[in-house]
Amino acid sequence: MAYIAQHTDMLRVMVDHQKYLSDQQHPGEAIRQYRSLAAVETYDPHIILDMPISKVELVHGLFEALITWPRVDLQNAPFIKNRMDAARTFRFLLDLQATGIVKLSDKGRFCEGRRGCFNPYLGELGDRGDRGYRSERKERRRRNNDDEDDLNNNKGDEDGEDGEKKREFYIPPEPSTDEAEIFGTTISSGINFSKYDHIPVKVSGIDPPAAFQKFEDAKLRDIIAANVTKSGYKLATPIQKVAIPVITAGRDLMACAQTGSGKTASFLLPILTKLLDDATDLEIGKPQAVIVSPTRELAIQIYHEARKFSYESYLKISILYGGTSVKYQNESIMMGCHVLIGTPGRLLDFVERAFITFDDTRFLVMDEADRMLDMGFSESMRKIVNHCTMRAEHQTLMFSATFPEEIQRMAGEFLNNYVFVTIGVVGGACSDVKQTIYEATKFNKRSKLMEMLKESADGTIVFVETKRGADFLASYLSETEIPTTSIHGDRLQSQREQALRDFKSGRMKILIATSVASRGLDIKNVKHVVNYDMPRVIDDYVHRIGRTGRVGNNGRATSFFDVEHDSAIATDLVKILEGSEQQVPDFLRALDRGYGGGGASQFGGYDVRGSGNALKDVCAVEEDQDWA
Ligand SMILES: Nc1ncnc2c1ncn2[C@@H]1O[C@H](COP(=O)(O)OP(=O)(O)OP(=O)(O)O)[C@@H](O)[C@H]1O
Repeated sequence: MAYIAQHTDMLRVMVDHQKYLSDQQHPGEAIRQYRSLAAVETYDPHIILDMPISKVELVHGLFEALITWPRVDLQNAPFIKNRMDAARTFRFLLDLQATGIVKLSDKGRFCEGRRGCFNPYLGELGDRGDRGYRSERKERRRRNNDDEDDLNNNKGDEDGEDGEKKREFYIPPEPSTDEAEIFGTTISSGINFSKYDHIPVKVSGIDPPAAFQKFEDAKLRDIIAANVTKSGYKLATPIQKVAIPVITAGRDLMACAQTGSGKTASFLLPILTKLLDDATDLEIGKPQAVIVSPTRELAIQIYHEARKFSYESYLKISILYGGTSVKYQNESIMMGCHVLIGTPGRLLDFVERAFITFDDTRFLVMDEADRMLDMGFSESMRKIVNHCTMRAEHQTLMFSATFPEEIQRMAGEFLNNYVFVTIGVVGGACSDVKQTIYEATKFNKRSKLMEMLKESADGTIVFVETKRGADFLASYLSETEIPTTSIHGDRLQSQREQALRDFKSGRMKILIATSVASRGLDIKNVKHVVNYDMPRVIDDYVHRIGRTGRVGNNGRATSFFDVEHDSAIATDLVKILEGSEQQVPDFLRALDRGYGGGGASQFGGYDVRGSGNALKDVCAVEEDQDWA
């Protein structure tokens, strides 16, 4: 890779300006200041000696190189010792390029190898100038507000154009190394587990690999299989039976299965097995599997699951998510990781800082894939999937309980000759959850909620629409002496994690939550989900009520339906209730316009690739189930 240095005088002038890399001042400003000081000619490296030694060496080496040689190959430059140096150097060169001092060669993409990580992606920002620099920082700040609550329609709650929030330098607690704790998170399967055998399973795509029936036939690595046993899994769930062989065979996958049916293990078990079976050298900053999730708490949960299933193997698992100290997370990334789990904002931030590249990424997983490809996240996902460092041969795996058809079509762009798997009705609610819908208004909701909580409050999640609403209801309930906590996007990350810990441990009986807690969270003993405010889209309803009634256990969900506000989802809700064998109240039936708004077709109940990809039963019991 060649970088062409010009105007060496200017470089000489800049070298003695220690502010250059002080992070306080943008290089463009430094350069502009020094343009007016044309008289300065002497290059004195000692002036920068009060900088940290690594920066001194870096700056020194870089300037020596640029001044001494007109064309510089930085790939093997001795002064670039690590990834951080390389990132700084590249950024520095881009800034110099923006001011016309150096020109980066067209071939100057990025270096392979231990030290190389010049991020070509940043190249697009080459001529951004100061304003660009500031807006990039803004963008980075925005990304740190990285998850569901920051992207959904909580607009009424946002403060400031940046969505600027209270900040903290949060260092999350170290994960437990105690075996009992590591394996203690699993929800024990419930009395309805055997009903899974009766759920129709359909698979489409060219030559889909055959499903297995017992974990012993899943070809899992011994150490992984031992961890499955320690987790208390005796029988595989339908999605596990079908998805594990697909992933093991090296195929891309789009999989849709109901909430709480074991999708996480469906992708973790084969990935971990393959990373052990076809082991390749681990390189710092080059994860071999990348798993993205829409919320920080879900990322944390997947991280713990991955640690559990890889327990006692040499595989390293790491996590990146917003609201935490970048320095801390970078230090843990610097130890290397086979599997990296993250929220897209923080992950992209690390990619753009060149701390992470996808050169070695063999698996890219999108959990809650329909959300990841929906508005708000889709742009980030495109950047990740199409990133210039992305390894050409990688498998893309998508999982969710809901998959609207238009998202399914978009998802197809990211997949290659994929297998499409559906378990049960795509987008359907889990029938183990008893759903009750009450007609309510904003004036009587609170008293109805209080009545219910007086009967039983233990293990209740109450979903509300806005962050402010969550704060308000949590304070109100706390005054009534029912131990209540809350989770939403305006709380500090430390508070969010504490809230979940308190709720999980039972110290707090009630969790008031916005949609940040609606997807994926797997919490033992959630007995009751209350939709204090109905969600605006039916998929959110399906995910919210899926926080209970998991893995064959019974659950209960109560929703307050305000005819004035919630009528738009009435038709979809009726479909969901009917599809999961629940009673439809008369007032709701009267609102149902019956045009099939939420039928299987909207929820992607067939393979959008059309002919040649018809869904085939693989182990269906009820063969005549209506799929159209
Ligand atoms: N084969 C199994 N046997 C017993 N328990 C299982 C099995 N597979 C998964 N589980 C447990 O079931 C619970 C739900 O699993 P998981 O969180 O993966 O569901 P999910 O399908 O991803 O749900 P969601 O759609 O809500 O994200 C977890 O506690 C998990 O440990």
